[in-house]
Amino acid sequence: DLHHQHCVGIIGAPFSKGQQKDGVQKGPDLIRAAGLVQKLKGQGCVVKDYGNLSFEEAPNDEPIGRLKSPRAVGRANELLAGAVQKVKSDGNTCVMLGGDHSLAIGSIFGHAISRHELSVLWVDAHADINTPLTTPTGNIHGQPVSYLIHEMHSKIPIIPNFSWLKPCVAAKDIVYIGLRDVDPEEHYILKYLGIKTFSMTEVDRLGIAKVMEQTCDHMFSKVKKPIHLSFDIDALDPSVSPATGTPVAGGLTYREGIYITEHICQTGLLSAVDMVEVNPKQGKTEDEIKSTVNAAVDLLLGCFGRVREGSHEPDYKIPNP
Ligand SMILES: N[C@@H](CSCCS(N)(=O)=O)C(=O)O
Ligand SMILES: [Mn+2]
Ligand SMILES: [Mn+2]
Repeated sequence: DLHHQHCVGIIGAPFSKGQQKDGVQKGPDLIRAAGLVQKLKGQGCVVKDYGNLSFEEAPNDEPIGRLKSPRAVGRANELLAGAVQKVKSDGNTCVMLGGDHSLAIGSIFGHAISRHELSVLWVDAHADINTPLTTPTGNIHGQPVSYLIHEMHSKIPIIPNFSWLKPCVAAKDIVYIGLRDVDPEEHYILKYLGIKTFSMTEVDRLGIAKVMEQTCDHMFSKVKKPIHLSFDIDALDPSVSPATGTPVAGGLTYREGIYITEHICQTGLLSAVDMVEVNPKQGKTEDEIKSTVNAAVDLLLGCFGRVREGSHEPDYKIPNP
């Protein structure tokens, strides 16, 4: 019955201007080509593919201070926010396929419009919480979280094509897992705001089961809110997902990544998931690209009910001769 099946809406966001490395815009179609839709349907999901957004060029998109491609990033996220709202209004759990992590700005904003209070689980080697004034690179894929949280509003300057955006998440409603490459300024911001973080040190110390238990305790400490999972494929160890723009040694194992998505699935609260930063041009071999794309697919299958112990139809009977 439809009421207990996962209803999934997929949006492709082939966008790369939040960073400098070409290729990440190919992520959506690579993940589809690896069979995401068919595999989700094969595990009983009802799936609607809304296709890829098309992002026009932003003319004369000169840097503003250090910020690179600000107008393109602002416009792309405005479009994405509207598309996510539509998927949510159709009653689906939203799957946003990136594209670089600056797309979380539009994905989370669009989600927050339709589901007022959200918990955000940010799985990433990086904190992505630089502001336009702290960023060491000017790449907006290293900044999305600072644009989204209420407590950082006064630290974000007015940026062309971002006038549609308002902060929509409270610092207490964000949890990080996988951190291992955090800038000093970001570290200060995380501590100053008291944001809950499980760096790779905590993953090693506690083990992933305890990390997920404490993550859920934190997210559900007050009211249970819909969960937005923003999964940067570079959270996984480069031995698993090398085809990404900013790989960092000492990441999550494939098993830890799958455990995270299995656990989030069983809360029944997953409302949107981003799968970002898959970049085929950063893979040295075809196998590196395949390993990265297959991990992204398997993580998403874990979000929507696949469990490693296996499963069977409720009415299955062993055939008689
Ligand atoms: N902290 C650095 C690197 S951020 C890496 C962005 S991502 N989305 O995690 O790959 C910066 O701000 O540019
Ligand atoms: Mn990252
Ligand atoms: Mn990221």
